[in-house]
Amino acid sequence: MQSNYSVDEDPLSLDRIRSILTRLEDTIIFGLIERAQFAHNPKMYQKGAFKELRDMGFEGSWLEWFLKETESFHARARRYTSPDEYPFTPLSELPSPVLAPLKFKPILYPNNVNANKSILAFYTSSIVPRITRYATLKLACSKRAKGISGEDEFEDDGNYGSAATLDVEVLQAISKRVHYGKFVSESKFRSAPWDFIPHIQNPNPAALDALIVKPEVERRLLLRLRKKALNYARDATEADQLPSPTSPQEANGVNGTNGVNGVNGKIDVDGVVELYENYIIPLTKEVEVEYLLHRLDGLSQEQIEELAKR
Ligand SMILES: C=C(O[C@@H]1C=C(C(=O)O)C=C[C@H]1O)C(=O)O
Repeated sequence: MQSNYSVDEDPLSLDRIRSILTRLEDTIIFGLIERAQFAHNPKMYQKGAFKELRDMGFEGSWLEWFLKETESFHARARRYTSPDEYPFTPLSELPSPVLAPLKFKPILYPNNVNANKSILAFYTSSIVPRITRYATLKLACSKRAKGISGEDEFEDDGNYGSAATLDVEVLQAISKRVHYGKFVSESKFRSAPWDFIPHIQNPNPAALDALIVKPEVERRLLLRLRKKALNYARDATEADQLPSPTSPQEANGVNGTNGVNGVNGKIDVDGVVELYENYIIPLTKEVEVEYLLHRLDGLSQEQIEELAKR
């Protein structure tokens, strides 16, 4: 996917930015479908749970170790040098690139807005358990059938490497999506700086939020997301064999469910929609507001007045 730092057309066109957000929906949905094939494996997200990592001097979780190792290689390959990519590992812990840094034209105003800690927290505590619920329950059934009962029944299929690989892909896509809120804010600011400046000079997050929120855009997004999740979760062949829905409930997913990993569903459709409604969209708007609150940092009164005239 093109970075906003490598395009010919206007990088701050709101339509173009929204088309990137729309494409990231596909990346996130397909990543969640793949992760949902494995059990929850909660041990992966518990700090210090692996003796092997502690013996190497790493006290974090399996996923945090996986992120650090992955992002270290990516950093050496010159990722995270453009201001629209944010590693989960602190930049100070990542190695320098082996290539000379690329020169990026300044688009965003210099800022330190970073929501990755919140993204990692909600993804591991709320999203992973929900989207892997079907695989986890299926695993427990198969373990009981083999005479395994009690704590060993649940939640762990041992696929820590495969599951973490998919977690990293989804986390990077969610991070990119949430932090694209900065481009949205810069675009909206430049189109009407006089609307925003008073609420930045006298910090008023609620007023800035009211300026950036577009309820109709959000409503259409959630409808589109549900359709995508329902369709992407069905195998094309199975979809061909599906009888035509006889009720709105059935049309909504397998057996009147929401496509929760039913015979033809591979993902909790409601879970995908709620991921956006409860986490991704609110966090994106928080990034937008936080970015705007610092949009005038370091500017003189004359520079601000000049901005207001545009
Ligand atoms: C991203 C935008 O800003 C806000 C955040 C949105 C989102 O996170 O999907 C959608 C509309 C706005 O409320 C936008 O205007 O496109």
